Amino acid sequence: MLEDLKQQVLEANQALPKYKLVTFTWGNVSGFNQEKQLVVIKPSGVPYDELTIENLVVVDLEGNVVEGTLKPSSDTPTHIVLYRHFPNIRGVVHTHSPWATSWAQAGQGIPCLGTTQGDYFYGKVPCTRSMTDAEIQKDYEWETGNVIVETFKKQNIDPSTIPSVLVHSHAPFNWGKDPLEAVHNAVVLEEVAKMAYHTYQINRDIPELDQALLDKHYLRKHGVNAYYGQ
Ligand SMILES: O=C(CO)[C@@H](O)[C@H](O)COP(=O)(O)O
Repeated sequence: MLEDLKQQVLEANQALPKYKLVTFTWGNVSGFNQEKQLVVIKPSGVPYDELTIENLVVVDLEGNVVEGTLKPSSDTPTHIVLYRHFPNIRGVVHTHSPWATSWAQAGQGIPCLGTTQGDYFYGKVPCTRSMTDAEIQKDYEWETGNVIVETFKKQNIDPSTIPSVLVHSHAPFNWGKDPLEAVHNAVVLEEVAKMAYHTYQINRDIPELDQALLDKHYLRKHGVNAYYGQ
């Protein structure tokens, strides 16, 4: 059951150290099967080089383990909330990649200061509000997902145009049409987080990208008349 998705999730998790998005096991990738309403995710605390198809965990949208003998990632509820609320996403990745995590710890979204970010994110990557003590103490990982969804709703952001978020004081979550695209977006987020930091070091007064330039770069790749690539 779900063999293709399991293979994608395995490869996506194994890509995290390859792209230097994680230290130790500070990250996790899942994939979602819409038809079966099931999530495949890495087991909690298992090093990436010990992951196998067999030790991945399958959960339903209530978080119940339906396949696997190990405990699922500790962040599984957050992944589930995103699958429940963000339509058409089929892959979610959470890392503690250092540059994006630094912006999250500072409680600041990543401003769109250049076309590199504009090619992938249709503007600023938002940061959530900090969580309340009540949210932290009860159902923390579920509430982490809820504060992400709340952020996109309150700021009227379409999650398909900005497939990333910074969780205040914590770290980024990214998503995509499949697990590998989610990881691709996580790599780009880490790069633009580093670029934005250095841009502000050079010129703190630089405004965000001009709308016309943002439209050109984002829509030439993602718009209805996209022409980027083959
Ligand atoms: O956010 C965190 C820790 O703060 C997690 O990303 C862990 O670092 C990875 O947890 P598992 O997926 O191994 O349970």
